[in-house]
Amino acid sequence: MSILDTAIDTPVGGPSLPQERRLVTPIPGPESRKRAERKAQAVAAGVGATIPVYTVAAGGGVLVDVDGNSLIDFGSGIAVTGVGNSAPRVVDAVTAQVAAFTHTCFTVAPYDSYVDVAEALNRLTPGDFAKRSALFNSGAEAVENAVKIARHYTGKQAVVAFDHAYHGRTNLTMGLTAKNQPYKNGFGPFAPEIYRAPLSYPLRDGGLTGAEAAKRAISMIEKQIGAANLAALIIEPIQGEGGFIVPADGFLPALQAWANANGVVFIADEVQTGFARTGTMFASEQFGIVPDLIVTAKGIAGGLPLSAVTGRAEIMDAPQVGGLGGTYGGNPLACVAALAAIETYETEDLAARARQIGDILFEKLGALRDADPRVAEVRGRGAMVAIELVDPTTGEPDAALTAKVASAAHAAGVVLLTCGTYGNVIRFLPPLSIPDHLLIEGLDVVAEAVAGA
Ligand SMILES: Cc1ncc(COP(=O)(O)O)c(CNCCCC(=O)O)c1O
Repeated sequence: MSILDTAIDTPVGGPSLPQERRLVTPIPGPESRKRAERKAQAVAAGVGATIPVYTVAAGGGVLVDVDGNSLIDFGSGIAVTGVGNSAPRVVDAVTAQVAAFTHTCFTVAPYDSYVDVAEALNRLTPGDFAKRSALFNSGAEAVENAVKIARHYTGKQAVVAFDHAYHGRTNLTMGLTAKNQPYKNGFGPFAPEIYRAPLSYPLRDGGLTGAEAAKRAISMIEKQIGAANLAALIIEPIQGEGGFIVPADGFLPALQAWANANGVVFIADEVQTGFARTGTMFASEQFGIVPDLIVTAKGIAGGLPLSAVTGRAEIMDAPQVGGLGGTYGGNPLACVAALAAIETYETEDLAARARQIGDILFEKLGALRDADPRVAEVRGRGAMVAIELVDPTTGEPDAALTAKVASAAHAAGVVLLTCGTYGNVIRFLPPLSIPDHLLIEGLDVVAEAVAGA
């Protein structure tokens, strides 16, 4: 069976879907289980599935599966569908574009929408200096290119990433990523000239101030690498896969100041934090940093694959003509989707909505923390919030508890994601289109799952 066989009776996605949690079968249901059997015979085993329900429609704050279940979405496809699944402006823009032309390769025959997206990124990203952008497909591809550009501009090779970092699954970005399982194990050797510095992790670094943590990182960099050899420093303002780690105040500005003073390109990886997710268009704005280069993806195009490097014109223009590109980078469907998504973020002030969602997340999860010592911390910004689960007697990470809670939430019809180097962080990434009643209902489900675990 293919999707075309079900297209006739497939519900229409978008915000018009009934905004309810509705379970008509166990999760996953029988139709999803059939598809999981087909998947096992057709798809490489390394391609996993957090919650193996097969989606037929999505919108607002729900996913609808092939069995007719409606699940509350706390994942947004890993922080992608900020504007909502099948957001109306995105659907209209892509529908029109797909009928006009689907692909020319921008570096063969260009088109307006790529330039329109670059102009929007240059306007929206932090920094009141001349900027340029280059568009790609995935976050990892954009990170790769940010490093390429920084190396070309500085003529230096070393790159520093941080403990608990995640930057992608390509060879270079695996080298920048910290966690071995499942991202790196067995896939080496990794690219040379990548170094790892200690992060500000307030819950686990003994309460260092931002300045103290930055001094520790800079000392390591200067002693083990040397600024004269260092092309770039790359960091997520709030670490995503590493556990939604919010650095202590002052950490990021101190790192940027050192980088700026030492001819090191400061790269902010905002693939997961970008596009209103944290309550401002970019998280950098909240931490007092203005990156030389900023990497964006995920929330940029409402679910279409698009990523970008945006930054200081003198840096971005350093590579030779033809040095940046790729077949699909900034393809027309993704570009018009991005323009529609950006219009939606701005017109509907979704950054403000993310802050409202954050208020509810912190209120409900804070009550959970106050009631249960296994919840060590509630942290994050806006609609990017997480709880870290520990053994209350030792403070050690409790990955088993985390897995139990997530599994119970899935069975109760809530799509919930975990993360963290130690596998002990539950993250909340609802679409910014989720209505309050569903957000609250989903949080109540999670609270029950924690209580019952
Ligand atoms: C900060 C940050 N930089 C880069 C990336 C990589 O973006 P791609 O679009 O997945 O390549 C991410 C992607 N994070 C989710 C990946 C999940 C998975 O692969 O199982 C990120 O969060």
